[in-house]
Amino acid sequence: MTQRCSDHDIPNLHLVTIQPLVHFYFPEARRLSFYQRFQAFPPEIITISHKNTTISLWPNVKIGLILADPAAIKPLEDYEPLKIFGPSILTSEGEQWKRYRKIVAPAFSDRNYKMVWDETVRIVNGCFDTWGDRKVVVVDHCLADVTLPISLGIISAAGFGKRLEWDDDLAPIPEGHKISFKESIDIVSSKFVNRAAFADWCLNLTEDGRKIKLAYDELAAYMSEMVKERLSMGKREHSDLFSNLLASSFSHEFGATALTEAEIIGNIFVFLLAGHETTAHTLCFTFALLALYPDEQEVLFQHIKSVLSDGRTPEHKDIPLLTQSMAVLFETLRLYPVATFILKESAEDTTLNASNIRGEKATIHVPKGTLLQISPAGVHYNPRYWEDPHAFKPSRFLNPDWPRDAFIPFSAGPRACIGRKFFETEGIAILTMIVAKYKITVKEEPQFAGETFEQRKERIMKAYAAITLTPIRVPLVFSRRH
Ligand code: HEM
Repeated sequence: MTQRCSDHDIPNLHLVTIQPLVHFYFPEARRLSFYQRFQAFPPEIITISHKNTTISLWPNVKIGLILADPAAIKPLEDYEPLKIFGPSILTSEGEQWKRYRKIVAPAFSDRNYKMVWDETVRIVNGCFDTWGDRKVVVVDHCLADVTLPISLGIISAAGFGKRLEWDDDLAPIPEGHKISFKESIDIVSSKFVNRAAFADWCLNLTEDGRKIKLAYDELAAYMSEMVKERLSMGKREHSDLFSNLLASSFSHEFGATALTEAEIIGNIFVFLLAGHETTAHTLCFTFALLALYPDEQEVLFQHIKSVLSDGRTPEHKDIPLLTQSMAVLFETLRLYPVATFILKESAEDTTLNASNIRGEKATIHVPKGTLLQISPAGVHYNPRYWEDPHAFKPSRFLNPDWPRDAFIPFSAGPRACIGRKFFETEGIAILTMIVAKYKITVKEEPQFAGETFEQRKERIMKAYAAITLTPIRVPLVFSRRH
């Protein structure tokens, strides 16, 4: 499969931005929030360079064309760090990608989404159980304390049949391991950049580095055990993602195309990572926005109440009715698309016709091999498509004519996110259950007394770009509604 960049108009090219590179080279930009960086550094087309001739201050960082159209192939060498456990659907192209996609696709079926929903309800109820009868639950960081444990629990159970308990951290560490599965995956996802940037000998120099290396080794061991355990059970009628990956190594149907152990582990890793981090970060931004905008939270609560009029737990079949929950999630993803950049590479010499912010037409020659970075935020903040683009207005997604082509948090085209519906299913269940039961506010802290709304928003929504856009500290209060 090759997606091509051909001669065509890219109407939203004028809102592309140099944000991540600015972030990288100028540390002061880190103090600005994600959306502020868009305002502080005027969007423009910056550099177009053939990747073989680019001179960069930092190895492996190539300055290329940043644009807002997902039509191109992937620059595979830029995905190399994600191959640390083996090749996968995310890091491949062409026939290899088709093979992986065919093997995992059946796991993304309606039958499994019902299972995702049921596991989500079970895990959120587990969270409520630990909160117990407390009228008020205060968390120092919604990501670490609420949304990460929930989303990791869901991908482990629904994706891999491995049930984690809410207080898994407290359980004894399994024999032969030094840290828990949960801790290993937490470190692997948060320290991914450090692992990719430094060689083993370098990591071994510091305690932090050794911990990172240990987490990678431990995760590899856990994944290998998961595979061996399942293989020893023989072929069973499981329908989770994991079973689909493993079935390929049992089945004659796959023959020479069966996955090797490295491919199975590589794919498990990508699904574990892609399947929980994006969800956790997005939900953390969602709760933060609802705390900052109580009127929008009230609209959502009243809507949930109207759908679940008898106060019952939402069910999978309620999804089409929970339109306001979906609108809140989409509006969060529009403002805070966690995949900050989607990397592509031009498949051939081509020309793009675009206009800059002043509306001036420009013709850009794009040589084959040019690195292209698609900026979802570049499209999502474009006033040409979104009225009042910086405002948090979930209701815009209730308009049946909302501009679907200008909403690309999941990328677009054949390489779009395969887990989108998985996320929508778990996201709606988590959001609906929590808002139905708890009112969410920002934790009041004396050191921030007297801050303006804008300062508070800036503080709460502050994020940095790691594998995905990561909220830094979101201190919230969950107060029981009744
Ligand atoms: C808020 C939630 C999510 C967002 C914003 C998101 C976003 C994305 C984006 C932008 C891509 C394209 C990446 C690229 O081209 O480099 C992608 C691919 C992918 N996502 Fe997601 N994702 C989400 C949730 C999930 C979940 C829950 C899963 C798994 C259960 C998942 C699994 C994948 C996989 C396997 C790919 C690679 C697909 C392929 O190349 O064919 N994602 N996602």
